[in-house]
Amino acid sequence: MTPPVALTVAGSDSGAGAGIQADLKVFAALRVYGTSVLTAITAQNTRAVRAVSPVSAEMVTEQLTAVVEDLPPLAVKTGMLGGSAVAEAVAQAARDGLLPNLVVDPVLVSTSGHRLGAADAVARLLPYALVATPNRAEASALLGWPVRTPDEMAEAARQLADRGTRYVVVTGGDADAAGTGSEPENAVDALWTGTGVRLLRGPWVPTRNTHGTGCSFSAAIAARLALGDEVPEAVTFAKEYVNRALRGSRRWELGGGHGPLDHHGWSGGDETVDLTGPSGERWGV
Ligand SMILES: Nc1ncnc2c1ncn2[C@@H]1O[C@H](COP(=O)(O)OP(=O)(O)OP(=O)(O)O)[C@@H](O)[C@H]1O
Ligand SMILES: Cc1ncc(CO)c(N)n1
Repeated sequence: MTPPVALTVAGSDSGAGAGIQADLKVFAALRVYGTSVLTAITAQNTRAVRAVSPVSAEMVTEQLTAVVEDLPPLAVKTGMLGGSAVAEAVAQAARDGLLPNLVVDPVLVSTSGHRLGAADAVARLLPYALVATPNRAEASALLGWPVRTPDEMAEAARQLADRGTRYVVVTGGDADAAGTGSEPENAVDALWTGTGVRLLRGPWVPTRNTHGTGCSFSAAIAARLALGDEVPEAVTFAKEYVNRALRGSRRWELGGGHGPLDHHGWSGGDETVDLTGPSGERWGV
């Protein structure tokens, strides 16, 4: 059967744990044909982002039109956009109706702490997003107040939806944001569904290998939307997928910093990776 197409508009991570490379791995793992528009090249590994070379807004538009004319996507995600000119080029494509089922991951800072985007640039895309997936730090930067507790995450999700995004998931992978100094029992995300907030809980995975969790989460949401899931199902699936990928690479020793995830379920042991359609089995989180 011909696979559905998904598109990622994001930056390249030479270490391949995040960015375009992570997104394409997630798409492949979830049996979606992945296409890609590069917004920037980063010289990056598990330890740090060493250099960033932006792609021009014109070249982003060229890539976008080349892809959508020939391989129209059923869902699209955006990651690192860099500056406002690229964000505006992507917003224009959204206004032109070229970016269906748009998932916006407002990438502002890498796991290693490097600045990759600006809140005002990302904010331009929010009115066109079906789903936005800020972490607590990104939600705080977009809203201008500190988002820490689950109650604050729920309120932040609701307030961000006022910017025009239908569904907002504020993710809680940045454990220290709550300032407790200890790792939580659960990784809690807050999903605004349009009518209320659902708190999504998954077991906290104690690991240093968290490079690209946010990219992988938003890519998995886009993949499941391309496969026909409704948003709440796609988000739940993505949370389970990332949780399993984190568990899989928990003890991997790749690089000296924050290592990548087990996108393909290689370390799944005897837990069979089930990647069938929307009605298929779910991984128990
Ligand atoms: N250690 C962990 N254990 C369990 N779940 C986690 C862990 N870290 C992140 N997650 C989950 O991963 C998903 C992505 O959220 P996260 O907050 O990590 O994104 P992010 O901070 O944008 O990632 P990135 O650092 O790549 O930008 C969420 O569902 C979150 O709950
Ligand atoms: C290119 C790129 N996009 C996103 C992230 C977020 O982790 C990263 N580290 N690098």
